[in-house]
Parts: sequence; structure tokens; C-alpha cells
Amino acid sequence: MRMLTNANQFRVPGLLGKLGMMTSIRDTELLEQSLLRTLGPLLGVLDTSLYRLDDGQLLARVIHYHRSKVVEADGVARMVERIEEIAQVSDVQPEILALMENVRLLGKPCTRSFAGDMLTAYPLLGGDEVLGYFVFKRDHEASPNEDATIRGVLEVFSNYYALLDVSQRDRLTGLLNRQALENNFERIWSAMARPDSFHERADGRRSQLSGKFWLAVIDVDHFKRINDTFGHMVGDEILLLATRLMQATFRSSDLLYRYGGEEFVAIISAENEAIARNVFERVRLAIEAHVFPRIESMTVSIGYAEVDPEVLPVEVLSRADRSLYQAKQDGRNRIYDFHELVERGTFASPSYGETELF
Ligand SMILES: Nc1nc2c(ncn2[C@@H]2O[C@H](COP(=O)(O)OP(=O)(O)OP(=O)(O)O)[C@@H](O)[C@H]2O)c(=O)[nH]1
Repeated sequence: MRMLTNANQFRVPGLLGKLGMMTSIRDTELLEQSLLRTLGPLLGVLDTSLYRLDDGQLLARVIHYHRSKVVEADGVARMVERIEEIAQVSDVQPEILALMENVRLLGKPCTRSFAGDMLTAYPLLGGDEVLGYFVFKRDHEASPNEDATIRGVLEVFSNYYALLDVSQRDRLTGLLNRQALENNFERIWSAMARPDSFHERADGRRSQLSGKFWLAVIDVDHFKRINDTFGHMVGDEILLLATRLMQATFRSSDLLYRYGGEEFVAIISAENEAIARNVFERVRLAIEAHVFPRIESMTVSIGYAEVDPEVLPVEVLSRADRSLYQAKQDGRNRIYDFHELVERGTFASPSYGETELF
């Protein structure tokens, strides 16, 4: 009994340190990984998982954290850890799905036996909503002390996650903002080198996608005139409508950011240039065909470039932006691909200096 008290006293500064580290992170996905890194060792378990739901309460992402002991050549044993993000959420075992469903229905943690162990799931709460589940496997249930610790850490995580999420979103449209794009460039680029990490929802589930990626800058034409003629409130409403039209046209796996005032950045997956053009053309047409309140019609210009994971993100962005500028110069309401403009001789071929690795 005495030993337990001492162990708990010893653990408090460790836990505070881990919470401090967790809340120093500025990226929502790294924060999710950090939660597993915090709770796994704290509970003394080797496997912990996080199941994230999207806005539609569908399973969107699964992250597994695994620790194991490795004896190295010098005979010294070390703990190594591995974080794995699963794109194929359709592979989640039915027992785990059933456990999470019980947690959702009861609004509290649940435990069940699973493959000779106890499987415990805690809800991640955002207000009254379940945002996901923290799951761990062990041969016994959580003690009252551990239960209080897990609940406390999950509460800190959820509150901090909500704060981060707000700072990465544009208030008018709810889209991710420029800061989020810039913060996430490196992670997006490395994910692109692993095509299985981007997935598409079909029948409520997500499946693997492969292929190339394209970055587009989409800019409303003559938006200043709209503001000047009808005022900023109408301008805001038009931007919101244009956002909803774009969201409805893109797939859920495509990424859409509000980059600046009337400027948006989209990153999409497409097998080839013709398919990418087709996607952007659909966006242009959807906006051109829409009857907007007051202004009636509006158009957008689009410049895009292929994402090459070996080319700096800022360079890809600049290629798309230069192509957009050219589309504006040539009369607006049109789409230009950077390579098309290079082939046409409008732009010089990219030099080797631009293709450095980051
Ligand atoms: N209503 C509203 N206007 C905004 C917002 N952000 C930027 N703007 C306005 O968007 C306008 C953009 O003007 P410009 O950059 O000259 O571009 P444009 O008039 O669209 O012309 P082109 O891009 O050349 O077709 C400016 O008047 C900004 O004040 C916003 O959040 N709401």
C-alpha cells in the first residue's frame, strides 16, 4: 500500500511534464500521436490506439501506438516505439467497433474481453459530442486512480485540440486557413510520398487512393467590384456560397484551404493531368453556373501545378500562383496548368535550383 502511494507521488511531476509537452504542440495530428505517447507508458501498456470520428460521426482515422523491447547487438535492451496510421479504417475488427458503439451509447468508458486480454475504450468528448475513442489492451481493467488520470489527460487533450482546431480554421468559411496549410506542408508532402495515406470515402468508409497530386490556387474574379458595389456583408455571403460550391464539387479526401481574402488553395489526388484539369474545370463551371444572390453571376480563375514531393512546397505554390496570374492576364474565368504554360513558352522551364529537397 505504502509503495503504491510513493509510486503515485512520483508520477505526478512526470504526468505534468508530459501534459506540458503535449500542449506545446501546434499541429492537431501530432497532438493525437502525443496523446498515445503520454498514456501508453503511463498505464504501462504496450499498445494504445486512437479512433477519430469526422464531422459526420464516421470513423475517419486510426492511429496505433506500439512499444516493444528490443535487445541490441551490445546486449542492452531498449524500448522502441512505433506509431502507425491506418488508412483502411474498414479493417477495424468488429469487436472493437461494437465496444466503441457501447461507449457512444452510454457516454462512458467500457471494457470487454478480447483475444485473452481486456480491451478498454474511453470516449474523447468535445462538449456533448463524441469526437473519437482512446482504446488500450491489458490483462486487467483500469484502477480508480488510473481511471481518474485517463479522464484528466483526455480532457486536457480535447480542450487543447479544440483550441488548436479553432486557430487553424477560417472563421467565415470554416475552412482550414493559410497558417494551417503552411504548418502542414511538410506533413502533407511526406504523406504524398506514401500514396496510401490519402483516402476517399465511399459508402461511409474510406478506401485507398493512389496517383499524383495537384495544387491549385483558386481566385474569385473582380471580387473588389462586388464589395465596392454591394458592400462587405454581401461579399462575405458570396465567399461562403463559393466555398460551399467548391466543397460540394471536391471529394472529401481533397484538401481545401482559404489562403487569403478571395483566394483558396486546393490539393487533390488525380491519376493524371487530364483528370486533375477536369476536377478544376468542374469547380470553375459550378461557380459560373450558380445564380448568386444580388450579384447573380461570378467566376473564378484557377492556376495549378503538379505536386512533386521533391520540389519545395513554396515553389509548387508559386508555380500555381504564377499560372493563376496568367489566367487573370488572359481574361479570367479560365484554368491554366503550369506545365502547359512552360510547354507553350510562356514560362521558362523550372531550373534544377528549384527542385531541391526540404
Ligand atoms: N467581403 C469580403 N471581402 C474581402 C475579404 N477578404 C478580402 N476581401 C476583398 O477582396 C478584394 C480583392 O481584390 P483584388 O485583390 O483587387 O482582386 P479582384 O477584385 O478579385 O480582382 P482579380 O483577382 O484581378 O480578378 C479586396 O477588395 C478585399 O478587400 C473578406 O473576407 N470578405
